[in-house]
Amino acid sequence: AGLEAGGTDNIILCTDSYKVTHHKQYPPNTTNVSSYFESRGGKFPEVCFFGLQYIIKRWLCGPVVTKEKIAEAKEVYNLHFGQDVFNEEGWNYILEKHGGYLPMRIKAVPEGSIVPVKNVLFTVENTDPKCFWLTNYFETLLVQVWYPMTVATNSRAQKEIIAKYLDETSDSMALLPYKLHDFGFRGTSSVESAGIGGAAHLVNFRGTDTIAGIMMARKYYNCKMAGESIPAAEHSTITTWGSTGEVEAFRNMIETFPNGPVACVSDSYNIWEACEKVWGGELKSLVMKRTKGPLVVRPDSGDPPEVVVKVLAILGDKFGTTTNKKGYKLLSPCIRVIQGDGISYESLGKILENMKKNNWSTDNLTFGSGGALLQRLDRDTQKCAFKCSYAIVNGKGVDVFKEPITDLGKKSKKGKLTLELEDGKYTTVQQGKGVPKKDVLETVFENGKLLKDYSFEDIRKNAEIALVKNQKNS
Ligand SMILES: O=C1OCCC/C1=C\Nc1ccccc1
Repeated sequence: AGLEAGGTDNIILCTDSYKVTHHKQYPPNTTNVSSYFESRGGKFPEVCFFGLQYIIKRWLCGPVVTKEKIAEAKEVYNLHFGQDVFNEEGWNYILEKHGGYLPMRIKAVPEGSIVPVKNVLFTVENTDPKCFWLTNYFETLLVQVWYPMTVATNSRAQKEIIAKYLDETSDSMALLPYKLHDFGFRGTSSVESAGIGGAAHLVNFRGTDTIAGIMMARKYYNCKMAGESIPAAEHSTITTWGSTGEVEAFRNMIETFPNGPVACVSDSYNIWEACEKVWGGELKSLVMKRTKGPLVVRPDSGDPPEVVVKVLAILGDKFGTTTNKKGYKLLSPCIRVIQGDGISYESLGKILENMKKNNWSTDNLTFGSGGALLQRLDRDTQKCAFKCSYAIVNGKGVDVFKEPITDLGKKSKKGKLTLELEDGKYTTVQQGKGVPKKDVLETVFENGKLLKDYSFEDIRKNAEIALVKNQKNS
């Protein structure tokens, strides 16, 4: 259709230009190239592996090489290079010999797995000796797994922080899956990115406004409904009532949505007066009557740690509080707060700590996060790299590696790699020294077919944080 993201559905064109010339650069009689993907380190010491299944299903499965795509690629690359470097023979071979199915094998750690950095996360190799050049042709697409993996990792790290405070200040962890709501759709670089990143957040949480993420989980992870949201105002639905009409706008919200939580952004003019005189004043009796779901007051400006605690203080004064078993204050069940401005891994701990200092339970608050959750990340956040570690040249296996004297942090792994898991600890075994049956890398793709189709439920189980896993066992 040509309307696809990036203007093409032709996988021969889904690569970096220089890779089109690489089939001529390997040693003569190369028959195998084996490469791997890892996080070399970065912001977090372990990663939540997620998103490879999408890339495989979206781009690699089935007879993806066709006569038409070869012709199109030939035309494009001849124009792009101004010379004939395109491997027409190689692609025709895949079409004729393999019916357009990619003669390639991908072995990966199960989706949702939590793996310390500097471990092999997946390997790629050609399955037909004539197609040695294919392995690294797909680096470009496969390395894009950095995005869902890094979103899932960063989102999960926030879950650990919230869980810690919830455990310390609340009597129940039940609402943890709703404590970080995805506000990020508009702040992502495309609808496709929103879908990929939105799904990655849903590995750890259920609260989202990023519908593209819901749809991604439905289409690529067999999950009918991966998350929920609630009726909520935005500034326009409040400010169109006029600055003197805010109370009527608020009244409309709580009368229109009586059957469950409803969120109302309350900082259009004066959040303090909105809490004191409207929610806690003129509309107080209406709020108190809410038994099927709280009114959720939403500040959206000011310094988050201060604003949250001041809003809680006003609402606590107006609606009363109870003290839970952990000795922390809890607002009346008819009212809660959501903070969706300025939330990130770096900032949410400060807010929760300030709440705790003022004796407020984490139960009272939910977070929303947008740009920091889905966009303010890059491939370097977790130093994601794809490198060749093994090849067969002239029938002989060779361990392949780089070891730059200018940055030993970029040193790559050597030989055939396997990933072993012993007593909960991962070890990457190099140079083919691993025990094949101990390898936890699963063959997820082979010769154009998906061999493992992970369910979102299983992925969520794999990714569950320790604090919750331990509680479930207890
Ligand atoms: O502010 C926003 O920016 C952009 C995305 C959605 C959004 C708010 N949504 C919401 C959902 C549930 C409770 C409260 C608010």
